[in-house]
Amino acid sequence: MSGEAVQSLGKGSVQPGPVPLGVIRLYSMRFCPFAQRTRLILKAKGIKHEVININLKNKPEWYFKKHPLGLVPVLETSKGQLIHESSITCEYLDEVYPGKKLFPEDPYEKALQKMILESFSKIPSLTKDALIAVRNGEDCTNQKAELRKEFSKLEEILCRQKTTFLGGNSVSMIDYLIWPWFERLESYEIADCVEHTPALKLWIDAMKKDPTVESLLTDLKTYKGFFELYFQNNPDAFDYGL
Ligand SMILES: N[C@@H](CCC(=O)N[C@@H](CSCC(=O)c1ccc([N+](=O)[O-])cc1)C(=O)NCC(=O)O)C(=O)O
Repeated sequence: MSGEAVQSLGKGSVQPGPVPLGVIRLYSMRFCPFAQRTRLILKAKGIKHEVININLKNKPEWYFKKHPLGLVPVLETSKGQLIHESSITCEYLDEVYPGKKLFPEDPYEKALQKMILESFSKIPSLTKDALIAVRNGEDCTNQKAELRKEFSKLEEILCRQKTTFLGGNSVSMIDYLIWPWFERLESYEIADCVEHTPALKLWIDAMKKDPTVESLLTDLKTYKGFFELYFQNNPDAFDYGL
């Protein structure tokens, strides 16, 4: 049991004890796209882990010992080592654990994936800005135009390579690192932004069929329920649906 559906810990909660041997711990939040990256890699590689969800609007005092700003995701090992920054947590898991390597072994191929990740870097904040504009009933034409521009970079890569996934014809690290924001397009009401990027749309369809992605999918209704509470600043948002 990886404990992904457990209630979040908030202020006043007791700090969890040391991580048992043979297990890695993830501090997460059920609806966080960055933490979803780490959850995807844990799942794809079949790593034995436990999940502790953090209430991000009512953070436990002890959590600042795990991350100086109190952000998720954070990995904690049984040696007490702490690792944060989602892409770093994913690379760490890929390097340390056996099984299928998700980053290519070839340094150039790996560099290519990291370059794609860099070119993706504006998308998380653009999607959040668009969501906020939509929710406030404001015009989001500019954010959507920016998003289309960013998506066309990914489209170009897929078309040039003639591959289903961004690292080739099977799913790899780069696909998992960017997937969480594509899973949310519909719930952010910005799915029309991929209308003019058909290869990217096919990539989305292919990703939805990946067993790891499928096992961690959150449905539209649940995302909507979360946003509703989150934007009311309601600390119950993080336990929505439990
Ligand atoms: N580079 C870091 C970024 C990590 C990060 O920012 N985490 C957020 C949680 S994820 C963002 C989040 O919580 C959120 C909530 C709602 C919506 N939405 O409704 O659209 C989108 C995202 C957080 O802990 N935040 C805690 C804090 O800021 O105190 C990495 O790669 O690890």
